Amino acid sequence: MVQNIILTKSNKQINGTVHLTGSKSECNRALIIEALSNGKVKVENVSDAADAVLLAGILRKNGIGSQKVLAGEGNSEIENSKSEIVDIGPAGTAMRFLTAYFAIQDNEVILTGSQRMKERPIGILVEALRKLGAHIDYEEKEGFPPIKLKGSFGQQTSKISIKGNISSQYITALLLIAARLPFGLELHIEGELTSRPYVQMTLAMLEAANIKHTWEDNIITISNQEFATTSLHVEPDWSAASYWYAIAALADKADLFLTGLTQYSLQGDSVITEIMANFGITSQFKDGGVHLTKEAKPINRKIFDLKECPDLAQTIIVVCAALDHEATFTGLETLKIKETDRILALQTELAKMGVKLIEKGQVYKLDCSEKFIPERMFINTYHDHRMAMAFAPLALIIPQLEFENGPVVDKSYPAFWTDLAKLGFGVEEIEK
Ligand SMILES: O=C(O)C1=C[C@@H](OP(=O)(O)O)[C@@H](O)[C@H](O)C1
Ligand SMILES: C=C(OP(=O)(O)O)C(=O)O
Repeated sequence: MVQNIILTKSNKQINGTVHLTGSKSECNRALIIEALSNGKVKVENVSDAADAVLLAGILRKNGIGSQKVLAGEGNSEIENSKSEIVDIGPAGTAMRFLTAYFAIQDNEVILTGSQRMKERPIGILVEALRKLGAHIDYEEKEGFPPIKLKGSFGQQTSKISIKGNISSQYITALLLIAARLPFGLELHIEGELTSRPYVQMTLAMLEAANIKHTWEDNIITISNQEFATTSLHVEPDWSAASYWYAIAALADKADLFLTGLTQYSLQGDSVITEIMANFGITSQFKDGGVHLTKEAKPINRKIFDLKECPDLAQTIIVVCAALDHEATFTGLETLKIKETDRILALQTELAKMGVKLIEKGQVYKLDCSEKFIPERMFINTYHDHRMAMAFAPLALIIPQLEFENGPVVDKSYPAFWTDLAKLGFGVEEIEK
């Protein structure tokens, strides 16, 4: 039985306070650092995001070599194996980070995930880890999970080259284990680097745990080093904040307070403050959080390059569609290998209100010339939390929305629907 959500909003005003959970990205890094530091580093404000809770459970479980850790769909074909089976469900970041983490542990582990996870590429990272000295096999399809990490790591080299334009998570995964490698790591990033702020976040969090690095041109170097005894505090999730910015952008009047967020965040998605300034949203950092207010103003920005903040793409594209702002978007290449093919998902769902997202090579353009406002719109969510959350602000302009699979939001923001209800949205759960 799936729970769908019926979402309504009787007026176009939004005000109130929201306490967002901790950043999934910061938390997943902090948890791996904690595990690699043998407990010297402690994580504060562990996120409620299901992906982070799952990762914490796997890493904090005693004697990981003796018990099965199953979280997602059944993997009967490998359940008979004698290896540890770790099922990471739909958590891409955790999958990539654990691949590097288990590559340097002694025990044998099979790392698997949801059906979609088996379609999300891991070959680039596996190749890099093999060159470093890890023993990894593919259990099903070459280049994709599930993978078997066989232990007995013996470092062969410290110099590795890796493509930068597919996923920054591969780079982060390697950087996280770098200080634990006997000869350290000299990582050469080939070509363009996508999602750069996430790599910067990794290095900043390592730095906070006393792991130093150098980054010259395209080479990041980390020597073998000890973690300090310290704690890492996880800031609220700026990607989650983006949905509140979107709601404010579609409202006539907005006065929101998002607690705990700071202006100089490690999260690249804090750029939402600058992006939403184009839509009349002012962000004021005071009282230990950010205050959002809205003023009506013409939208002048026509091009949005989202290469550094891919998780904001759905939020911004839906806002532009809702406001008939026929903008152009670049930097969306990585969207096709996330929780779903987000380009296709956006195109399919926006078509339900007559909006087209037209692909022209690397550039995407919104066409709102045939847009209409339906009385009711059903939103398919494709196992993607951000499809649900990015389309929810449309409740300010469409009388009734129905979302397939409400709990999909748990991946990064489990309180999403209850927070909407607290701030005056009609939120009804229905069994389907
Ligand atoms: O490192 C991270 O925490 C993340 C990096 C990004 O992925 P890519 O580097 O694959 O774009 C982002 O989309 C993801 O949600 C989280
Ligand atoms: C892409 C995302 O997550 P992951 O890659 O960790 O599954 C996301 O949260 O938008």
